[in-house]
Amino acid sequence: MTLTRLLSAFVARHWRAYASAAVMLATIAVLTVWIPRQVGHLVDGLAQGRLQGPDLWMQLGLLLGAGLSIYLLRVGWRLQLFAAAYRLGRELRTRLYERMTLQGPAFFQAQRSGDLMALATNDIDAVEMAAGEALLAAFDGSLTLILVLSMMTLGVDWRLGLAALVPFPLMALAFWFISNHVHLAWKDSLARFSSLNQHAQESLAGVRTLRALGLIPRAGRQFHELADHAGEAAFRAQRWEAAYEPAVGMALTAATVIALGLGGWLVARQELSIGQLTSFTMYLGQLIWPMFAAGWVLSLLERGRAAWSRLQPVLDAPLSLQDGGRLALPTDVPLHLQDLGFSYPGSERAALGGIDLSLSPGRTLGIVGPTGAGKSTLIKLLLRQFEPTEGQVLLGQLPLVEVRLEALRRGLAWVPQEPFLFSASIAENIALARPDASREAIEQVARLAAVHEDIAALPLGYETLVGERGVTLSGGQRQRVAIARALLSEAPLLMLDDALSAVDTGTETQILAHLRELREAHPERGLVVVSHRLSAVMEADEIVVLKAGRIVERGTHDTLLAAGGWYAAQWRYQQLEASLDAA
Ligand SMILES: Nc1ncnc2c1ncn2[C@@H]1O[C@H](COP(=O)(O)OP(=O)(O)OP(=O)(O)O)[C@@H](O)[C@H]1O
Repeated sequence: MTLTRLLSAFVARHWRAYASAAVMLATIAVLTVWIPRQVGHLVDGLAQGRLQGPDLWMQLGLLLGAGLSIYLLRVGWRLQLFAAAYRLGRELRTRLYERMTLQGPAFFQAQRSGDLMALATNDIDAVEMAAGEALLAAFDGSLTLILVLSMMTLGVDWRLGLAALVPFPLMALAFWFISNHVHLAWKDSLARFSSLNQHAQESLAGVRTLRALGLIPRAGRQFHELADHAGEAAFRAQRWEAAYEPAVGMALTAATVIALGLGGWLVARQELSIGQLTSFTMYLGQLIWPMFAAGWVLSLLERGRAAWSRLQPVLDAPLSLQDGGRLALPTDVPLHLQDLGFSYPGSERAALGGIDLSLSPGRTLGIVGPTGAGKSTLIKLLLRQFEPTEGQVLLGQLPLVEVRLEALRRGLAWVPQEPFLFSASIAENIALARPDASREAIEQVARLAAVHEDIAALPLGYETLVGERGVTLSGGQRQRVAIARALLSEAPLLMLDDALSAVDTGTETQILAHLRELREAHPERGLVVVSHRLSAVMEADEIVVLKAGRIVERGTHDTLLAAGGWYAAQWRYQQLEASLDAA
């Protein structure tokens, strides 16, 4: 869809607002061209001594009334129009936001978040301006131009009108040339603003790392450079825009010279009155607005077009994950992974291959292995963040793709190693999936996640604000708050993706014991524990060891120890490490 089609569809949908703004503008234009004509009559009347007393006051009153009406109508059309244009901005922002929330990680891997933020702010503003000011200025400018030209040629003198228009085609040529450059300059400027945004966003998110590595001055220099480039690009666009004004000025000066020369000659030959020449020169002055409007409209449309060409591909990008599912998630069926394989988009190497696994309700599956083995990737496939490239995941007999994504996401509670806490109270963060949960329910899951005492020790307890503007919780506390959040969701399958890594072994044992009790109370629920620390999986019903994306060992803790492979060696190493720590 082009910008023209987007704007036409929008105008068609909001035609009432545009029509009433257009009526007001048309009235303004008529009043505006009526004024010079009235002034001409007034001048001739005064020069000939016909106009005196109440008549004179009446004529002056009419002029004043016209000026006042123009003022009120201008306020009216602006209010109508901007309300409509804001609606377009809101629609586009909502569409972009909704589209982004439907996209999977593959989409975000290909997009820079600074770019997406720039699209949601700067670029949508540019499209909004095109729908608002540009459209109406185009209408107003064209209408004024037609009326003024008609008054000049038909209302005053057609010879004078035609002669005064001679310089304008040259100006149109200059406009065309300038607008091409303006388009390119704005496109470049918007792209540079995106890079600047990206840099600011990354630097703020990673400010601690930059500070710790002493990289603040370097990041500052880079920011300075990007800000310079963005500023230069915007200035280049403005420089081209600035060329409109001299082009208009030159055309108008030439037209005025012609009008005064020819007009003076016609007055001398008594073919034109002084009042008519006065009206004519006032009309010439009124041509300034349509000329400027043309330059301004072109610039706004070019900017809108540049922004739309960046925005549209993101709005129309196919969803990286299609939701073809129709069914709700069953609450207690076994999970089967059949010959599952996966390669990340653009990656030659398979991250997972030949994975066969099952998890029955009420049981625990442990997944361990060296770093980069594919543990988190397996969880991402279960969450359908990515689609397997081989094999499939079955729930009972049902392929995972048959389940509605939204039902799936509610049915699987996932706690990552570094959970995200929102800028809200701890209670709100825990109750994310169930905002109506009672305080008792929230405290109960916090006790199960062994974080209740930590929360109670905070000055405002459960009402303590966390996240960017609140207190900073330790890594272990954040993980436990996230576990409490997952437990409150009461999802049939809980997946801990190294979610106990920052918790000490004593607390880990306590949490795992609580989870076991919970599963005994709810035998339909299952648990998947991914961990580097083997103590977190030692009680699992089955443990699989992944290496380079393949299952290399499987069994219970005891059988794996007896097998004497990676698991046994790693267990001995971790036991030794723990005893050294304790010593
Ligand atoms: N988004 C991604 N794009 C491309 N490759 C990826 C992506 N995420 C992970 N990989 C690669 O896939 C492989 C498996 O990674 P994964 O994160 O699943 O390992 P892991 O066992 O969870 O590691 P760790 O224990 O360090 O968390 C690694 O080789 C990794 O480099």
